[in-house]
Amino acid sequence: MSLGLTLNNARIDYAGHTLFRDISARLEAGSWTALLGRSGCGKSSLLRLLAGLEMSDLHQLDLATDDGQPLTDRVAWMAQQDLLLPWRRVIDNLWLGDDLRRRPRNRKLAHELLAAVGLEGREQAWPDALSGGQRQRVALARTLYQQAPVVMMDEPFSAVDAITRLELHDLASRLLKGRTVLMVTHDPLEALRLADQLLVLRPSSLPGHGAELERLPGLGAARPVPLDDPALPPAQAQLIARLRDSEEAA
Ligand SMILES: Nc1ncnc2c1ncn2[C@@H]1O[C@H](COP(=O)(O)OP(=O)(O)OP(=O)(O)O)[C@@H](O)[C@H]1O
Repeated sequence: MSLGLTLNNARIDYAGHTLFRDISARLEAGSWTALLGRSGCGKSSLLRLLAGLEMSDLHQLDLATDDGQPLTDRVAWMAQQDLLLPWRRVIDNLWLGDDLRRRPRNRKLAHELLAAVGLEGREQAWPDALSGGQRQRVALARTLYQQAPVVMMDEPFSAVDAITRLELHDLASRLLKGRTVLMVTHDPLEALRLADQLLVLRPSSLPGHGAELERLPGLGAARPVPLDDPALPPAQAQLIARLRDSEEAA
């Protein structure tokens, strides 16, 4: 289910102002990429552009998939807000897409995924009866239910407490193995624990170009990187310094 992506010439303008242009990146099949940068630099816009959701008047992207087929319908989206429909029970939220497209529901997969995210027995609960962390687990199960090879996540774990966030890292890292993931995050620790590569969107040195992407390698091989890995604190300090530099350059 892996699919690599190569993007070139990414550009977005809003109201005559260039947010970024000439942006290129490679997302290796089955790898996890974290997208960081100061607030308002265009991370969510870039994610929407890749997912085919960007609506600005001027936008462009040359996107090549490794199998040469269109990416359409092969991208799952996970947002900061869980976006669960409150009038549908937990399990009904998983197969919302099936119902809208009049496809048969995959009951076995839905039950398996809810069990995998630790919500066995809560299938018939209403979303409002769940904690924020549990709701984000449902959102993760719903993302996985789509069985898309590419997953775009916009600050998916930022609305939960620190411990729940660490638990969700472990869960997401295990369950999303093999998918090509692009995740916007403001959290350097999250980026370093989960990602194989880090992309920092920072002000371009070229006038009129808006932002540019800087690529930084991730840490070691094991994912998620254990919290007590000695490489983590210095890498985190370096990344924070890098992000601060790009903030000051803005
Ligand atoms: N549809 C739109 N129309 C006009 N301007 C927009 C639109 N969407 C985003 N912008 C502007 O583009 C800039 C980048 O927004 P974007 O949400 O992509 O940034 P971001 O890096 O994800 O920010 P944050 O980290 O705060 O979520 C912002 O100045 C925002 O106001």
